[in-house]
Amino acid sequence: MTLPVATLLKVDARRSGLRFARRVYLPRIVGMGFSFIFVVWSLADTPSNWLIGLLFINGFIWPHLAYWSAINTKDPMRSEQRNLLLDAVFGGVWIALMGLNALPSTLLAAMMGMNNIAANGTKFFFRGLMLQLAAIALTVLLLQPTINFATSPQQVYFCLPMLFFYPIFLGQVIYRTAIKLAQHKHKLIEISTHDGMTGVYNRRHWEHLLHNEYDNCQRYQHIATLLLIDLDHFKTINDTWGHDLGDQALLRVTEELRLRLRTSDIIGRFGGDEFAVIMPGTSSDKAIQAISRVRDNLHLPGKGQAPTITIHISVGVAEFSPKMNNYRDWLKAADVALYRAKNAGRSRTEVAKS
Ligand SMILES: Nc1nc2c(ncn2[C@@H]2O[C@H](COP(=O)(O)OP(=O)(O)OP(=O)(O)O)[C@@H](O)[C@H]2O)c(=O)[nH]1
Repeated sequence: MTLPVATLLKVDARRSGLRFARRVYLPRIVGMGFSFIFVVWSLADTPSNWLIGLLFINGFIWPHLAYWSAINTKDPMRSEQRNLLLDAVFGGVWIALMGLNALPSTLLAAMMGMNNIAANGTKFFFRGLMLQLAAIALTVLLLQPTINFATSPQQVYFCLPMLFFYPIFLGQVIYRTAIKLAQHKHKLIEISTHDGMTGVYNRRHWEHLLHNEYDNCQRYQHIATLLLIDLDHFKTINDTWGHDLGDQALLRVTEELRLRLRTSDIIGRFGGDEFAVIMPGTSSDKAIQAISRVRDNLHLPGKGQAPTITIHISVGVAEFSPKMNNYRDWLKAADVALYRAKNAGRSRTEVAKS
């Protein structure tokens, strides 16, 4: 069953939201845990037991609660963004209750700012900052903690674990994300330049490589030969033995091309049952010899009811000529030669007339 595009997009949005929640989870556990240590020692007034309890909940239980609530909603991304803004509000309350103590307050605001900017960019960072400032102002107004900017040496020591470990930890998270992004980029390049089924270059990228080869040949007077290869009566293979066997035949041709040609030869799938090869530094005579080696080995072993099948191919060959105006002329020459091979009875190689 194929899902409608809208449903697929929703599934995908939820997945990326879940990934986001997972990415934020560990930094929150680490950040909140370290924050507990220095906030508890920096509170401006002697804290009551319930205040310590609240700090404990914020430090050690809230990260799990936030994650759990995010992954159990329809839109984890939005839910996690809400949680990050709540972090900023909680941070504002603790900053006020520390009497705006310079070092721990800056440290707490920096940690939350770092998380917000890393997760959602500058605009989100400012939203968090505004909420944090509002929470500070409201707490100062309502609870009137003793304001004391000075940080004692003891409070400095309790800030040190956070100061040292948190940036290193966050650096590692960012490094891992960068590696993942690089892997995704590599995958995307692979997908956009290769044919999904056979793994050889797709037409668009192959033509781009042909263009490069044409320029090289023109500039440096190199020789190169272009081959267009088309399977004969491929429709009959599909119609008689099914598409699966047709696919096997295409894979077999790819395998032979890879096995018998040089690694410097550039193989592409041009369309359904048509392949193309650029052979740099190769004359048309040598190219014909190479393709006849491929032709001699194009057998598809029998499977189930299907007997061993010999795959026949028609080939158009065109050697580069400086008279060609652009790479399309080169392609056209090979295409005309292929057309002649088909018309002359198939299973043969024709060379473009120069
Ligand atoms: N199994 C399979 N078949 C494909 C694929 N792509 C295209 N085809 C089929 O390839 C066949 C190509 O048919 P035609 O262009 O008529 O070529 P042909 O039957 O080889 O005939 P000639 O080239 O004239 O010898 C069509 O039946 C397409 O459906 C594919 O990826 N897998």
